[in-house]
Amino acid sequence: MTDAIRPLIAGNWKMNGLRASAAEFEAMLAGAAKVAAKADLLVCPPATLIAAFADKARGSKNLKVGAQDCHQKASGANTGDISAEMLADAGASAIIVGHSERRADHGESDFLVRAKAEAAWRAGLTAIVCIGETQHQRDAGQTLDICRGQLNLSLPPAATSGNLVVAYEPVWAIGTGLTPTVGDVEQVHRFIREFLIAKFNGEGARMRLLYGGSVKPSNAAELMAVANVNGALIGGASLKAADFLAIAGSYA
Ligand SMILES: O=C[C@H](O)COP(=O)(O)O
Repeated sequence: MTDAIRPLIAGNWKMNGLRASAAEFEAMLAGAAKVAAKADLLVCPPATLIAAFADKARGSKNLKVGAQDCHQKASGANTGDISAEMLADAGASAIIVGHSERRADHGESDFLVRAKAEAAWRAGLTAIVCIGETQHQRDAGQTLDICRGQLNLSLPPAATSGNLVVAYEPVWAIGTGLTPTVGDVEQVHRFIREFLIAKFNGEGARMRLLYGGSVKPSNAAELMAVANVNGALIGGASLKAADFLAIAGSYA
C-alpha cells in the first residue's frame, strides 16, 4: 500500500543562508523539474528567506518552500516569535515542528509540538512532525519506546495523510555522518507505520514517513528504497543544489 505514496524530499537549511543564497535556491528550482515526476520537493530556509524564496517559486509545481518552526498562537505579545499564519502569508506551504534541535535547545515538549502542528493546520499548512531517539536512548534499547511516546503525544488526533508528514530522525545521526543500518531504519519505520495505521486507520497507511539524519547523495538510494520510507528530511546536504537534487534524483 505504501508503494503508492508519493515521496517528499525536504531540505532543512537550519540556521544557514543569507540573501545571497538565492542563487543556490534558484539552482534547485531550475533542476527540480527533472526530478518532480517522481517526488515532491520542499526547501525550508531560515524565516528571513521564506518570502523571497516563495516569490521565486511561485507557480512552480516542482518545488515548494517551507518553514522550520512556528509559534502555536496566531498573533500576540510574543516577541521574536513567528506564527503559522505569518509563514503562510510569506508563502510557506509546510512547517517542520518538533525538530530535535528545537526539542533540545528550546525545551519543546511533545505537547507544544502537538500545538504547533495544530497551528500549522489552522493556517492551512502541512505539519512535518519530527521524532527520534538520542544516542543514550538507543544504547539503552529504548528506540521504539521513545518513538511511541513522541508519536502518542505529538500527533494531534485530526491528522490526515494530507496535513501530516512524520519524520524519523535519530538524534545521533543528525549532522554526524552516521546512519542507522538499513535494517534498523526498516524496523523503526515499520513500527511507525503500524502505529499510524492503528491510530489513523487508512489515513495512517497513506501518511508520508521521512527518514532524516546524514542523508547524502551516496547513501540516499539505499535509504529511500527501504520499505515505509517515503522520502527524506535533509539538513547539511540540502544546502547545495547539486547534492539536494542528486538525493531527489534517487527516485528518478
Ligand atoms: O532536519 C534535518 C536533519 O536534522 C538532518 O540533518 P543532517 O542531514 O545534516 O544530518
